Amino acid sequence: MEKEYSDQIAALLAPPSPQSIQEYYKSLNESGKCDGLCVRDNGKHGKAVFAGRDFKEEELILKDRMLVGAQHTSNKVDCIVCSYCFRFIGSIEAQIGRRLYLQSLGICGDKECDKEHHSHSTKEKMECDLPSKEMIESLLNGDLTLPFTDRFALPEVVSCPAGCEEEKYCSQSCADADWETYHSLLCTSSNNKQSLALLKFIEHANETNDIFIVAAKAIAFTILRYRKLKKSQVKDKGKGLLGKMDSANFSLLLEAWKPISMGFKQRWWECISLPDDVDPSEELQFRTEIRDLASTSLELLKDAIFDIECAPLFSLDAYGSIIGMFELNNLDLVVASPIEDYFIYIDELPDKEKEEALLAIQTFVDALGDDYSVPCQGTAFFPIQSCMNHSCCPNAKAFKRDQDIDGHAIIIALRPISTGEEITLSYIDEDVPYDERQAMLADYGFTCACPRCLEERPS
Ligand SMILES: C[S@@+](CC[C@H](N)C(=O)[O-])C[C@H]1O[C@@H](n2cnc3c(N)ncnc32)[C@H](O)[C@@H]1O
Repeated sequence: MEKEYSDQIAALLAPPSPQSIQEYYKSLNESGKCDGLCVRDNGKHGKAVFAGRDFKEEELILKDRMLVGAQHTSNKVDCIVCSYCFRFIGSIEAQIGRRLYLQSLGICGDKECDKEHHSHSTKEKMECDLPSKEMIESLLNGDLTLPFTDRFALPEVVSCPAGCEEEKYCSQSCADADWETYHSLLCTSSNNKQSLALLKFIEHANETNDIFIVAAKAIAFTILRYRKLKKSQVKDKGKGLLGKMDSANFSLLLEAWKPISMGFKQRWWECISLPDDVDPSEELQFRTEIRDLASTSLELLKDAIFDIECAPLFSLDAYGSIIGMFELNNLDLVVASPIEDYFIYIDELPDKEKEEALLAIQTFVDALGDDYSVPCQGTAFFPIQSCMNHSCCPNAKAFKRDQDIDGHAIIIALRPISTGEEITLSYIDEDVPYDERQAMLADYGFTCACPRCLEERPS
């Protein structure tokens, strides 16, 4: 396939022209997605975001909706969130109940805590620390209401339109938007060949690297956009465009792919940094293994959702570039847990009320243990935030305020910013010496040349 479609694959992976970059970000600006900002080349390290107006210290600069993202598989044990906007859903009781239920099965967060593998005393402790099965069930089915949770009401759970168990939503509009944007291609609800193939793909991703699931969403996003564009063209121009990969269809595919094309630079196996436990002499072998892993994942995905009209998307180079885009852009998806707010609220109640509330919730607090309020965590690609360059003396930061309860990226001014200034973030903890900063930035594939680094660079 790589040979048959080599020209199209090369066109797909060519860096977008300055004109196409300008047009794309102008269209985002015009649709209100980045008011007061302007994306253009800064003449030093590619795209950059500039202030189109003055910002005050602490002012909100940007609320960026992700283009594609997913919760980490291991994190699904810790929190139930909307699969589209990543808000916590259900109720405080259901969030706690589900976590304890899974704990009782020996599944806890990012590790399988198989009871058989624990020492006898640990196993006994795990079991006696947990509330009874009946109590956990009544949390889950809504029979048990904990005190003051009405002040932390969460949206009711809406199911996937086709009824799969995997995805849940905070509203019908999120369920519909997810279906239209990604999920109609990735739903495993039916019992057909495609669903079984998808389940195999997901199983492989869960066992190896769940970044493949985000990459599959990027491909589904592009195919569904392509089909939508084509539907409107067929309506206008007749049926000549149906069923093949010709030049007219390919230009629609390029258009559908545009948002993703703005983000990638290198293939995953080229840009992934060498883990500490891999000897530099084994680098080539390591990179080959990573490429092979991506190839296995891609074959499984092809079995499930291959579309001949979008064939170049299923090349290993395109798949590797999409994954590389997540690798190089430090764009974590994080949403704070409302359970933390709930427990803080209880802790700050007047003594008598607190005592009464604790009588009802202490068993659960103890059973949840130290990491009682794990946030929703995942990987996402944000179209504007991903254009913000790094500085070791940044003028902005990614920061969720109390009201930011979903998966948007939030950027706040650290100091007053004037019109025309570049908006910069720190990708790392910048309060460390020069050498340490450069070592951390090596993971992002560059040596920093911000004003502070230029000043502190040893001569
Ligand atoms: C999140 S992207 C930022 C947008 C990027 N300039 C672009 O054109 O898409 C991160 C990449 O930008 C470049 N970059 C960001 N900050 C930099 C800095 N301070 N010095 C050198 N390169 C930087 C590096 O290539 C890095 O991998």
